[in-house]
Amino acid sequence: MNPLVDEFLGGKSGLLVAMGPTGSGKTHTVFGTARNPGLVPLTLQKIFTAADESEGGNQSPRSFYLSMFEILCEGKGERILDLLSDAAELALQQSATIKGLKEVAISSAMDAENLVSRGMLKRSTAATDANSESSRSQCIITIRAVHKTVDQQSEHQISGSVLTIADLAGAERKKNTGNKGSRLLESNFINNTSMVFGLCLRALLDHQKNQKKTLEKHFKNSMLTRYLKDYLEGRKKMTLILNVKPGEDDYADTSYLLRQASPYMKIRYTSLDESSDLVSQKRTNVSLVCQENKKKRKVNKPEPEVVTAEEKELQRVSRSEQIMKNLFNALWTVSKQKISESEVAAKSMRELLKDKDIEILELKKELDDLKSRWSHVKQNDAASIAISSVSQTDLASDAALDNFHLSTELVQKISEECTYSDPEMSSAYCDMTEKSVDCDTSVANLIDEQELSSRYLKKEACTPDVTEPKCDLKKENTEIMGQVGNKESDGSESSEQTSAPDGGVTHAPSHLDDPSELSYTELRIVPCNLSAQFTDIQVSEKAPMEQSKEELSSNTEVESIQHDVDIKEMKQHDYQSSSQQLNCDAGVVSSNQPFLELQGMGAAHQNLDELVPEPEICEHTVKEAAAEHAHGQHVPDEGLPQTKASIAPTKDCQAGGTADDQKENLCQKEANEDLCASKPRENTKKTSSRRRLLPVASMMLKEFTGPAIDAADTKRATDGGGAKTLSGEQAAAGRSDALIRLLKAKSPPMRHRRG
Ligand SMILES: Nc1ncnc2c1ncn2[C@@H]1O[C@H](COP(=O)(O)OP(=O)(O)OP(=O)(O)O)[C@@H](O)[C@H]1O
Repeated sequence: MNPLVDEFLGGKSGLLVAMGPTGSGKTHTVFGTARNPGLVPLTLQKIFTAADESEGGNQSPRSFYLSMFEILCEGKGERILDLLSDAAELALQQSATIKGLKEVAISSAMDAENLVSRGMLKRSTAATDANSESSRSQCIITIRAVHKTVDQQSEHQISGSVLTIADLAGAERKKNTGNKGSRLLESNFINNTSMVFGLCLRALLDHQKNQKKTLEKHFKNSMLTRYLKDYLEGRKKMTLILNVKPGEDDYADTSYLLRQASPYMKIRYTSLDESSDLVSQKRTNVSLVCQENKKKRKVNKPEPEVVTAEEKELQRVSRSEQIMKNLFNALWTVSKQKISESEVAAKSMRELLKDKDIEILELKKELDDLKSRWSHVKQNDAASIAISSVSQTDLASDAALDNFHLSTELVQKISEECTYSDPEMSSAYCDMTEKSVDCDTSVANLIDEQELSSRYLKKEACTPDVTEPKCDLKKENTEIMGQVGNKESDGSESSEQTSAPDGGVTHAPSHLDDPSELSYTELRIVPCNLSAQFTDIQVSEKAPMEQSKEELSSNTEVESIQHDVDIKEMKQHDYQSSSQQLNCDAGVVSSNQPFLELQGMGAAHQNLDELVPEPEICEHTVKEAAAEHAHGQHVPDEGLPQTKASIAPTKDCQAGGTADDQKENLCQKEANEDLCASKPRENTKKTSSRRRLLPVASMMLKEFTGPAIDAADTKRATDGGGAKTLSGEQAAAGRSDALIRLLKAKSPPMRHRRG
């Protein structure tokens, strides 16, 4: 009991409970006797002894209040009885306070003991078989200490501790007590209260062992446990005193109590509810005040409950406010982040829009520049087309000059060849006038030009001309046709001259004699070369960057050239109609080869095999004509149709021919062999170009030594004075005169050509 008294004096509440079976000395232990005082008188003495010591030590004065009541059985229920007052009705409130309980202030231990003694007189006891003065109720004595430091009149300023001492009625066995009737009911009540009290302690112990296990509220089952609720829930310190009987018969009860109560020793009071202490102190103070001032017997309502509700409400409100505040803060932070992100996105979008606007402006500027450039390019293209046409004209003039130089060189070569082929005639031929030389050179020039054109065609066949191959072929074809016709006209002209009926050198009527025609033939060579040059220029000088302009200019040029060619073709149409006849009839086979080559270039190759005659056969055909002149065969002067007839067997010879034709061919071969006998064998093995030139030279020589000249000489001799025979010098002089006449007859076109 000393620890509890010390804590009580220190301001902490405590409970002392004596428990045990009936007759075990609980009442004797708590109250004792005058000789052997029990715990209560000893506590009172200690308290007041300590109080006296505290007052002497300049500590704050304290007052003590004593209350004593009992809980007894009333019928099937319980009731509280104030042992210090005559109050009829006391009620246990929910706050573990007893309404109407009297608290008596004690100033000394003696006064307090007197009060307790008087209260013991009122306690209900009864004699049973086990105890003559067996307690039939639960007796509770409370001592409340009150500090008087602030204001003694103020009830709310009272504070202190409560020391509670409870003497429980011991469990009774029916066989031991022999109670019957009401006593048996009291025994049941006593046993039930002891059992509930034990259950509350067991539940508290289990709860302290396992915090997850809820604390069972067994205290509701009895008024005593309800009143001692704070202690049974572990908020205040409690001390148990176990009273047992030392008798042999009490072994079972003693054993049961010790087994039951021994685990309670593990119960620990971790927290003490000071508020409950305050309430208890307040209640005690109120009771004391009521005792002192009988006029103010008011039982104050338990304020702690109201405060607790308000606090709960405040806590609930504060908790909801806190929740709402936290939610608001979270929403605010999220919205802030969203707003900042949207602002950043808006800034980036504005920058992008600015950049796009700048790009659009730059693109517009570039588009305007391109439009202006395009307009300039269109104007420049028109100007470049005009300039290219002018440059093409310059190129044509340059090509004409080159062609003229080539022609001059070729004429010189032909003259040398003729000199080499016929040394006898070379001296006379070299003595000829310039005009007579022009005649030969013109013919040779045409032939060589023809060869050049064929070379160009071969080059073009090897050099791919993407732009206008057909145009060039047409031009070449047209040109060579004209050349052939021109050359054939020369041949036919010679044949016609030899077949003059008057025996003199006559010029057959032919459109080739027209200077304009000759010039036309020569001029047509220029575009041929130009086309080749132009093709080379296009292939070599074409650049990727200027391709569009060049295409425009080249197309324009090609169109212009094509237009010229068409015009020329139209102009030449009549000429070709006749020249083609001459081409076949005149027997100038040397011109057929390039022509057939052209056909082979433009047409299918199988036609080339059929159309191209063997060079020897063509050569024989030419030699045949020369042999006829050489042997003085009479060629009827029937014009071009007769010439056709003379060539017809040649065609038949190519195809096989009849027996008569074969005989004629044999004769022609013999004549050609005679003609070629004077030539060195090496010349026959020369290139085809030299072979083609031989018949022309032979034809010219034949003209000079032909029967027409002889006839003219004979006629002149006859007319001269009866000289039957002429000397060799005279014959040669006559031939020279005839030759001069022949050349004079041919001279005008040549002069015109050179001019
Ligand atoms: N220590 C003791 N010395 C002398 N006598 C004692 C002692 N303890 C108990 N007694 C006597 O035993 C008797 C019974 O004691 P007490 O009344 O105290 O029992 P109890 O436990 O209170 O019983 P109940 O529960 O029935 O009230 C009394 O007459 C008492 O005088």
